[in-house]
Amino acid sequence: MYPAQLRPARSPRAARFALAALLLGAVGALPGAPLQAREMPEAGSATEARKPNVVILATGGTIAGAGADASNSATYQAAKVPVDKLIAAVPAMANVANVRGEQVFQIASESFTDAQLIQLGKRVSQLLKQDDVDGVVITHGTDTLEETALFLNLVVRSDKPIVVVGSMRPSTAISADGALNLLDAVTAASSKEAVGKGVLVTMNDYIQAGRDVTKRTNIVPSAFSSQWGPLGMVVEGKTYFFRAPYKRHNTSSEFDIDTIDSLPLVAIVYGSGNMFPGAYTAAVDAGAKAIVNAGTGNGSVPGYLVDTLKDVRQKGTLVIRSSRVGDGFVLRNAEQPDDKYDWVVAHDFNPQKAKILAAVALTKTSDTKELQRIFWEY
Ligand SMILES: NC(=O)CC[C@H](N)C(=O)O
Repeated sequence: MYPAQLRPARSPRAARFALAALLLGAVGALPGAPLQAREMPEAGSATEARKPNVVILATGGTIAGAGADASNSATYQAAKVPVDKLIAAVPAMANVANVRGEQVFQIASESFTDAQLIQLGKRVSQLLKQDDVDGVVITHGTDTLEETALFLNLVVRSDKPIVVVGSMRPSTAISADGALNLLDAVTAASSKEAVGKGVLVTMNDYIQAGRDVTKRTNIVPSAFSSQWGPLGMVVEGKTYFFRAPYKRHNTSSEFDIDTIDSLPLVAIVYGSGNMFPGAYTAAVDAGAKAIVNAGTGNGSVPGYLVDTLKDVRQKGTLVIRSSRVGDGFVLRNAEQPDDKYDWVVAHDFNPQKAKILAAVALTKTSDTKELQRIFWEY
């Protein structure tokens, strides 16, 4: 996509390659020097614009789904089409990158467990350490795509592009969205503007921040959005960025997938009217190290359950106040005295994202001050 001399040097080998390209360019500019090195690069010469190498890690979902009929946009089987067929179906990807695929698993994303998250994270990290990999695309079911995107944003220590992508319609449906979403993902993963921008999600022409994006409707191609807005768009094989993420991620993260082999259990309890204590105590009995309270409004807790949650915390399980509302953010000591009860608030993370951040953070600390700092900073 971009000439070697414009690419950021990422490794000693890449640096030597870039230096050689610069020197060749300089020699070519000298009077009397052969023009060929500058103006007519031969195949394989150092001055030839090199297409980035992008690896597609396929995990399943609707983007790999197949239905019986073109009218089946909602009734179909997810996780059916293998990665080689996904790649073969979008030949335009070859114009932007050298693409190869790996089938990591073939499942619907609601069936992801921590085991899949960790396996995927380790593979992404391993690939991005290679000099011959410039970016990674992960094809994924959309149900828990936002959890995986945040997880990778927190734990993969690389500034190379990582793009998570899915589709809302199976490949067999009229107006299927998977092919364009995948082309956009490979385009973003090939783009030097995407370097250092954290994990990205390309759905419905937009480039979203993996930290922020969430599935907001369950049936249309415009399912993914974020209260803080998209970072940009992909149009006709080019990325257009308008903003960059502010929060800590990837190379500025204190977490590292290479040292994470398991995650503690974190439960979510959904807030509503007429609740019962057992929803919380069952999570503790199951071994949950933290409970994310997907509370009503500002993450509120019913008066008749405050003692239950105080007790949960006193016995050692963390209480993290989040909100079922989705947008906005939860403030400390608003609605409930978090300082007094030693509870944590989830800031702007929705409950499912708070669950991921809590699990990752708990691999390092169970100190509530530290956990609160982590919720502010990431
Ligand atoms: N649109 C989708 O990808 C949903 C399919 C399935 N439930 C999954 O998340 O994998």
